[in-house]
Amino acid sequence: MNNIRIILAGPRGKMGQEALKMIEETPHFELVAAVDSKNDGLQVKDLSGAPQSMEAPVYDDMENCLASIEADVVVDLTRPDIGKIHLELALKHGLRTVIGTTGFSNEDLERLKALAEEKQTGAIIAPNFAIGAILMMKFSQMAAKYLPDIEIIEKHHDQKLDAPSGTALKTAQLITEVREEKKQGHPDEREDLKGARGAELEGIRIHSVRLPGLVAHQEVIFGGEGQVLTIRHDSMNRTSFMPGVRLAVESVMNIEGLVYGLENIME
Ligand SMILES: NC(=O)c1ccc[n+]([C@@H]2O[C@H](COP(=O)([O-])OP(=O)(O)OC[C@H]3O[C@@H](n4cnc5c(N)ncnc54)[C@H](O)[C@@H]3O)[C@@H](O)[C@H]2O)c1
Ligand SMILES: O=C(O)C1=N[C@H](C(=O)O)CCC1
Repeated sequence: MNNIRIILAGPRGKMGQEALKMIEETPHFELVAAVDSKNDGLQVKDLSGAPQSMEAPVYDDMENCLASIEADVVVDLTRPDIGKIHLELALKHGLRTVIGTTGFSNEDLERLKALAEEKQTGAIIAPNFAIGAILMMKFSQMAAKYLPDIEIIEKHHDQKLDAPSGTALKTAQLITEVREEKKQGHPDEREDLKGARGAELEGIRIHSVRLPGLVAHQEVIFGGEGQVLTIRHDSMNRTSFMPGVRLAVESVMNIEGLVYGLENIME
């Protein structure tokens, strides 16, 4: 198998640092450049937390990087506003792309899907790379057919920019594929304090907790007559996401169009 040549955006971030280690440990992956918000002209090994063996150049601008470097896949682990721009630039250059950055709206997804098709290239947007989280979402979709009264509680570290989490939105979307829109709770219920009942997506309530000490956690709670089912997933650290990032990079080499969610590429 030929090496897969990777450009990584966000190499100094919490996810980016883990991704550098994962790339270094994967024999058929090769880091050919990184895109950072600063440090243009340095080598990746000069960045704090980076493996000392990484001799790839750092760019502070994705467009310059794409114009200068031959690569197969762009991996973006930056922030919601930047991830969108990077994905669009990579697709316009015909590069395959793996996006872990969350915060994409339905309109963004539609626009980027059309662009991937037009450019006849592949892209994967994965709101959660943890295999256990994908299973939590699939099990929740199965359970929703039988227990349609559902609330989601997602809990993340307090540096997270977007709410609700991409995982909570994806879970709710998977549930709406098998469940009719439904008004939950008492027909006359009211919020005496605004926000007390959380956000709402087609009748599903979503509650977002942000606290130091947390990484990424979600409970999907199903209520039925005399019973409650809770499906829960916890990421205790960011290495939990790396097998999913590796799978996405390998898979994106063989797909055309935009895939939203790792469940679509898991066997
Ligand atoms: N899909 C998943 O499984 C998953 C898991 C964890 C985090 N995330 C998402 O991944 C993203 C990164 O998370 P994190 O915890 O590593 O965040 P972080 O804040 O630790 O890192 C983000 C990095 O992006 C860099 N950055 C900002 N603007 C940039 C630009 N213009 N060009 C290049 N780099 C830029 C920052 O300097 C920072 O180093 C977030 O959107 C988060 O929601 C997704
Ligand atoms: O740390 C984050 O930010 C995470 N975001 C994802 C989300 O929004 O669902 C999940 C993994 C961690």
